[in-house]
Order: sequence, then structure tokens, then C-alpha cells
Amino acid sequence: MVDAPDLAELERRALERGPAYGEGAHIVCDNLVRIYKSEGIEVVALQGLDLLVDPGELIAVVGASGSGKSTLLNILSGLDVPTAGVARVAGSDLLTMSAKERLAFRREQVGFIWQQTARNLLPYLTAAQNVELPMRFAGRSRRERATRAADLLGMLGVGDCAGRRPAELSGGQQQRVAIAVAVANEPHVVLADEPTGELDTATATEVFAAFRRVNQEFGTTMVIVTHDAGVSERVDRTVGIRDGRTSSEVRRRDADDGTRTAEEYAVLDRAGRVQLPRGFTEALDMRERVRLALEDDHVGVWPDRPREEDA
Ligand SMILES: Nc1ncnc2c1ncn2[C@@H]1O[C@H](COP(=O)(O)OP(=O)(O)OP(=O)(O)O)[C@@H](O)[C@H]1O
Repeated sequence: MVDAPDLAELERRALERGPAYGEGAHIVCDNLVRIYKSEGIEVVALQGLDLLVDPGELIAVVGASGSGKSTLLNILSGLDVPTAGVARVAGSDLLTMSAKERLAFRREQVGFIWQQTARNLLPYLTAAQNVELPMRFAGRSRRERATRAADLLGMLGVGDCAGRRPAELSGGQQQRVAIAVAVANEPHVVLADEPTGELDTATATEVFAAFRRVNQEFGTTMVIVTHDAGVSERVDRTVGIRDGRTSSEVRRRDADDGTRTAEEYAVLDRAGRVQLPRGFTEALDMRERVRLALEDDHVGVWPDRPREEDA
């Protein structure tokens, strides 16, 4: 009979294995799958998506229409349940939580901002009342609600709009009020689906600045889905989604001399998969299979055609 390992041995093995995937991350998606079934047809919206977002990070998510961006946000916000995989936000497991836990998660842990300005605010309440509403649900005192609503609206540059209803606000003002609503209960994470999609460039810049302000002031982790290059170029990390998987990443850094550099990476997932950019595969007519070779400091990828030395 083999001796069972003792506690010290198990601890030693755990240390040897190193940190678990996503340990310390605020958002963890590991091999996330979402399959929609309608009228007997299955649509695989997410097919093994991996994503890690650190606490306090502000990232943009980009991708073609239908690539799975909204599906991802709906899962992270607790609105939708994934079919398989791991999705964890601020320590909450989104696959296994009960209905009650899900409600508390949505009320306290995440704030959400939709593209359609009208969807974010209740039309018959003033801006301040809209911001106070989630705090009322959370049981905060009347005085605390009023003070915090005024502070948030002021911080986001819409303090003078406090007494106006959404119809009396511009699209950009409505989105800034929506950000105040989203962070009213100090959520750990804010998710936004095309929040500047209906705005002109100058207004979009102002709204993005409001997101940035909240991120820096409160350290809130933020994921913004966007088609807007003005937004995606201003964040430190842009994650590209293709066919329901994270496929590429652009990281930007400010150099000491004040210049900003951007570097594009392909994402290597936990199973060792890399998605080649479509431009590369088309340029070399790569289809179905490729040849790989391990070199000293890189991996070569060739189209599946007879090589000269084989001919
Ligand atoms: N409720 C649903 N039922 C069936 N299929 C769905 C449903 N929601 C999304 N899909 C499908 O899942 C895939 C991903 O959709 P999703 O809305 O996540 O993409 P997206 O990247 O957000 O697109 P867009 O930029 O156009 O909003 C698409 O093929 C879409 O048709």
C-alpha cells in the first residue's frame, strides 16, 4: 500500500506548483464557454475564452460584431450564466452562485453601463434621484445618499445637472450620470458595453475621462467594450476578441521621455493555442494546418506546402 502524503508534503507540492491560474486577479475567465440554443440551433458565442484582469485595471475589449463581447459582459455582470468554464469576479464564482447571491452580487459588486443612454437612467427621476436609488436599495441613510450623490455628480462634472431629468440632459451628461449610478454603491467592478457608441467624438472623450477619473479615484476595475479607437487607444491594455476567444492584446506604456508606445501581442491560452491574425494567414494562404519549428528563441510557422528540401 502506498503511504498517503502528509500535510507538510501536500504544502510542499502546492508551493512547487506555483500560484493557481488567476490568483490575485479581479476578473478570471478560464476556458469560458457560452452556447445559446434557439429553435434547435446551437450558437457557440464563447468558445473557451481566457481573460485575467488585475484589481484597479482599466481595459478595453474590442472585436468584430458577433465576436462575443456582449455575451462576455453579460456573464461578468451576472445577467447571464455561462455554459461551462470558470468565471470569477471579485472572488464570486458566477457559475455556482445561488439566485440570492446573484442578486446581491449585481447590487453590490458590479456596476453596469449600457450603450443606449436611455436604458441607464429612469426617465421620471432626476439625476440625483437616479444616483440615490441603488443606495436606497442598499439601505443607506437619506443623508448619506444625498451627500454621496452630490459628491459623485460633482466629481464627474455634472453637479449642475442634479435636479434635471434625463430628457433634459445631453447624451454625454446622461452617460456621466449613469457612471455615477453605476458606482453609487462602491462596486469592485464596472462593466460598460459601448458606453460612447451614441456620442460624438468630443463628448465621447469627456465620458471616457469620467471613467478614467472613477478608476483613478476609487481604484475600480473597469472593462469597457468599445468600437471607439479614441477610447481603446487611451487605455493601457486592449484585449481583442475573435470568434468567442481572446485573440490579441495591445499594451501601451508611457516612456520616461513622455512618448507612448504600443505593442501588439497574440494571446497564448492555457492550452497552448495562439490565434494567428487573419491578415497573416491570408497573406501566406495558410489553411487547416501549418508546420511548426522550435528555434532557439522563437517558434516558426509555415504554410503546409512542400518545402524546397522535400521537393
Ligand atoms: N440570446 C441569444 N440567442 C442566440 N444567439 C445569440 C444570443 N445572443 C448572442 N447570440 C449570438 O452569439 C454570438 C455573439 O454575440 P454577441 O452579442 O456577444 O457579440 P458582440 O461581439 O457583442 O457583437 P456586437 O458588436 O454586434 O454587439 C453572435 O453570433 C450572436 O448572434
